[in-house]
Amino acid sequence: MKDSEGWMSASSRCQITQTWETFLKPFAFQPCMVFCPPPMVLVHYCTLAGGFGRWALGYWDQNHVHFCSSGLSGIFPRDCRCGLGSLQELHSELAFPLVFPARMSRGDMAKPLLGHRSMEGDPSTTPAAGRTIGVLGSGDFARSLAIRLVCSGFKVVVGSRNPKRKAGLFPSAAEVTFQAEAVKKTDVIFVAVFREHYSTLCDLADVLAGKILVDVSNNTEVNHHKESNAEYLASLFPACTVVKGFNVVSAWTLQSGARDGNKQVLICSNNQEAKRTVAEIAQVMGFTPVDMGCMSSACEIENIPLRLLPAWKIPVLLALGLFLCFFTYNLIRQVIHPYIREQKNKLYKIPIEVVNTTLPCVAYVMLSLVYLPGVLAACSQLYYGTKYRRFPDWLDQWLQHRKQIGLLSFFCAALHAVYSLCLPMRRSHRYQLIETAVKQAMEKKMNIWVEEEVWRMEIYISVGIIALGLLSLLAITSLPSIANSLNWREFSFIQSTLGYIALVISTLHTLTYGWSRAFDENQYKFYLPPTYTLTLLVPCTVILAKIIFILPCIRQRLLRIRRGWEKGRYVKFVLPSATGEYSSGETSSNV
Ligand SMILES: NC(=O)C1=CN([C@@H]2O[C@H](COP(=O)(O)OP(=O)(O)OC[C@H]3O[C@@H](n4cnc5c(N)ncnc54)[C@H](OP(=O)(O)O)[C@@H]3O)[C@@H](O)[C@H]2O)C=CC1
Ligand SMILES: [Fe+3]
Repeated sequence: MKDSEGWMSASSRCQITQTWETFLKPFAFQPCMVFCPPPMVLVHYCTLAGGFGRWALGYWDQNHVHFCSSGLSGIFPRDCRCGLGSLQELHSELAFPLVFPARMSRGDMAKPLLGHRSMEGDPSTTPAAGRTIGVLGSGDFARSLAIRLVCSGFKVVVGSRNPKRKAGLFPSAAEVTFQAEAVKKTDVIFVAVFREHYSTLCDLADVLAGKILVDVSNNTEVNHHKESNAEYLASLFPACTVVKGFNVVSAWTLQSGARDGNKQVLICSNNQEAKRTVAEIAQVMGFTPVDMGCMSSACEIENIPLRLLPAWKIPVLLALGLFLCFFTYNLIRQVIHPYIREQKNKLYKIPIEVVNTTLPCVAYVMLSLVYLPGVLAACSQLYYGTKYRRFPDWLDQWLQHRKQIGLLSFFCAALHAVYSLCLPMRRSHRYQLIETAVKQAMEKKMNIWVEEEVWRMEIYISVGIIALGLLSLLAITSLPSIANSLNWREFSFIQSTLGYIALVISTLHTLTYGWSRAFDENQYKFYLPPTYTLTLLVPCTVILAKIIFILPCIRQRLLRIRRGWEKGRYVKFVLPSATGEYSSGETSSNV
């Protein structure tokens, strides 16, 4: 498996990537790095939520990985089939079976063997520049591709079924000819034809033999076909090397240039050399090629342009659900109750007042839901006394969606602020003001100043503004471009510490709004308590839990767990003996 210069040949690596990806997929893990000083292996993987990731330690017998920690058996099958890469520097560190990765310094970290690597280099020095590129098809994509290729200094030859009719559509520098003619003139051919028409290209199989075919096609539905378009193309032309790529860029992006569009081009193939050639072409065109591994990734790449904000689905549904619940509750209290009890028509309240009492409830509860999964995760770690136990799927999912939940909370809070500013603009508000003034004049009331009410309102608005300011800060720092400019400590300070402060200030805002209404029995409409008392439930629980976690005894234990300490448990491991057989043993890992 090893080659002369590295630890593994390209094809072995490719197979391994494939095996690992297939193996880890059902667990919803993203393989991140795999180190392997044989026979020891150290696997670092992280959940899709990101974070620091988790480690697994095991032995490799060329075919199988035997994991040492019994705690990991829930995560990995004990005898999972895979081969791994290696990292020589770690070899000495791992001579003893139970060396924990926490001891590693940053310098020990190798370049990830797995994961999505950028393939950037210097475009001007790549051998791709200036070569002839073929394009099969003369549609929108083919035309945009030809324009960009010509602009990037390539010679372009377009293969069409009807070159005479199509020639006028292409730049004059591009040659438009019959498909077979075009294919003969180049080694790299972009197949800008729909999958349904691939079979019509079979007549060209002989001239295409030995050439690189770039499959740029997309589907109309996610996982539309059993095999990806690229795999299908490869099956039709076994004598060609197929590379999947460029499908994530639109014809428009190609025409307008990489600067105005999505710069990344995701590439995969079973042939490293062909992949490199296509990556170089992408680079010369001004795109950033991203190596997505073997052909087995083609399906995933083809699904990417079809996804519609996948990470937002659950948070948006959650926000809508909460909005609906609170809206109905407020509607009953503010509109239905006065109608039934006093025959008063308060329907005018629905578009602004009811919405404006609903929005802060959603914003506030959503903000607490950003921090609740962290609290639950900490509780789980404290209960089981380890961080090496996988969280339940729902908690993992929840942790992954915190950013979107937080942004939706900010969105609702911002809307609440705008609605509140607009309240005095309403005609109903003006009538009410005049009505009150007339009433007071008739009752000959001169002093209407209520000190308590004045203070309540001042504090309420002030903390509301501060809370909105902090939420804006949290939202801005969650943008990738800003988040990337922060180091881990800064990011965690803003997102965690300032986030909790925002939650506390929002709680003050809610409490000053409610004031003593919870103790006023007139506020209980149909025995329903004021809405704000309901919204306080989850946020106060989260704040209380956070206070408990700050207590020194709990905090110390949590810190130790997060540094790899585990509650006294026996760890099973398997050692290879000199004869190549395995001997097993048990040891206490109360590290
Ligand atoms: N448009 C876009 O923004 C993007 C398109 N793609 C992919 O690029 C490919 C081409 O898309 P697009 O250019 O928009 O499609 P078009 O319909 O505009 O072009 C398809 C071309 O396929 C050629 N073709 C070859 N054989 C056949 C056949 N038997 N029947 C019909 N046409 C045939 C035709 O050229 P001729 O008549 O000269 O032979 C035709 O112009 C698709 O696979 C698509 O998924 C990927 C990303 C973005
Ligand atoms: Fe408010």
